[in-house]
Amino acid sequence: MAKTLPLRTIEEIKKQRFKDEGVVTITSVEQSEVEEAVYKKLYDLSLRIKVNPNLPELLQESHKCYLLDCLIYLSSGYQSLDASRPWLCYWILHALALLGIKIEEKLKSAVAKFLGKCQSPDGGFGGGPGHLPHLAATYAAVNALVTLGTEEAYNIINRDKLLQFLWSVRQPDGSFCMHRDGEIDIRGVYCALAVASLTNILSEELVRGTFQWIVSCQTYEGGFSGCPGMEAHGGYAFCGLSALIILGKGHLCDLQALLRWTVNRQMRLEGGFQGRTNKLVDGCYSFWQGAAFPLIYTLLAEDGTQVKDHLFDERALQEYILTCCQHPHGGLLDKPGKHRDIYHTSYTLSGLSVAQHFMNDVHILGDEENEVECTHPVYNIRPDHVRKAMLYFSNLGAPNNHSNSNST
Ligand SMILES: CC(C)=CCC/C(C)=C/CC/C(C)=C/COP(=O)(O)OP(=O)(O)O
Ligand SMILES: [Zn+2]
Repeated sequence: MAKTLPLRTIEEIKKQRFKDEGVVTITSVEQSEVEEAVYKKLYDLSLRIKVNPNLPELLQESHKCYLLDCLIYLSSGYQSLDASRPWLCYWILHALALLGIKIEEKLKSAVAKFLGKCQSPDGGFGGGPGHLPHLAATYAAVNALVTLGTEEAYNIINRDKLLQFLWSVRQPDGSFCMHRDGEIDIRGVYCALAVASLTNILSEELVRGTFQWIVSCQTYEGGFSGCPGMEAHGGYAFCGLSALIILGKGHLCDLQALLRWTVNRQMRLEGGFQGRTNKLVDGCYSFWQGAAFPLIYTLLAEDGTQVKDHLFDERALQEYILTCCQHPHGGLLDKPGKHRDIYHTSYTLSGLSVAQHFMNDVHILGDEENEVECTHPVYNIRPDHVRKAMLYFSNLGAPNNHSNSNST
C-alpha cells in the first residue's frame, strides 16, 4: 500500500541549507534570510524613488485608521493579550499621539473609565477588570491615562493606594517584584519608578538600595539584563538606564560600555536594531535600543564629555522602519514577512520619533510630512503630556501613605 509522505519541516530545510552553505548555525541562516528580504525591500525602494522622489512615505492615514479601529474592536488574534488590556490602551493611544491624532472627548472618557475598572481596590492596576495588580499593567495604565491627559483620567489614579501597592512589591534589597509573590526583574524597578515619578509619590525610603540593584544588572557586554548575572537585552537596558535617570543616578553605570553595546546592536545592512547579540533585527527595538542614545548623550554632555552629534545612524533606522516595517494597509511590524500588531506599531513609531528628533535637531527621511511627534525617552509618552501630568500631580502634594510598616 502506498504511503503518503509528509512535507519536510522548515527546520529540516534550514538544517540542509546550513550544511550546504557551510555556515555555523541555524541562526546564521535566519540572519541571511532576513538580510535578503531587507535588501529586496531597499532595492525596490531605490527603483520606486526614481518615479516618486517623496518616498519612503510614512503611511500616516492608514496607521491612523488601523489604530482607531483597534481602539474600538480587536480581532481574535489578540486573545492572548486579554490579561494585558491596559497595555493595549497605552500602545494605541501613544501611537495616535505620536501621529498627532486628537481623540474625541467621549472616547477619552470611555477609555479612562475602562482603565478605572482595571484598578485594584488594593492599589495599582491589573491586566483587566478584577485582575490582581501587576507592575507592568500599572505602568501601562498610568502611561495611558497620562497620554489621555484629562482631569478625569488623572483622577482615576488612587495615589495613596498606588503607593501602598508599590510598597507591597518592594523587596528589601531595593528591587521590585512584578506582582505579589511574582518574579523580580528590572522591568519591575522601571515600572515602579516611572509611575511613582509621574504621579509624585516617589520617596527616598521607597527606593533605598534600588540604584545599587540596577547597577548590578549591567553585564560584561555593557547592556543590562533582567536580573544580576543574566544576558543583556535592549528591553532591559532601556529599563535599567531610564530607572537610573529617574533616580538621578544615570552616571553611576558604565556609560561608555553601555554606549558601545547599544551602538553595536544596530544592524549593518538592515539599519534597524537587534535586542541582543547574534539575534535578528526587530522594529520594536528601534525604541528600546534607540531611546538610549538621547539619554546617554545628555548624561555624557552633563559630565563634560565630548560627544559626537551622531551616536547612531538615524537615517538607516528611519530607512528600515519606513521601508521594512510598514503594513500597506496600516500598522507596523517587526520585520518583512511578519504580521502587523499594535505593540510593534507603537514601539516602531516611538523609535521613528527618536531617530527623527535627536538632540533638538530634526532629521526626517523622505518628505517632511513623515515627521511624527517627539516622545520622552524615559517614559515613552509625549513630553508635553509628561509635563502636564507632573504639574497636575505636583499641585496635589505628597500622598497620605508614605511607607509600609510591613516592608523593610
Ligand atoms: C517596561 C517593560 C515592561 C519593558 C519590557 C522590555 C522588554 C521588551 C523586554 C524583553 C525581554 C526579552 C528577554 C525578550 C526576548 O524575546 P525574544 O527572544 O523573543 O526576542 P529576541 O530574539 O529579539 O531577543
Ligand atoms: Zn518586536
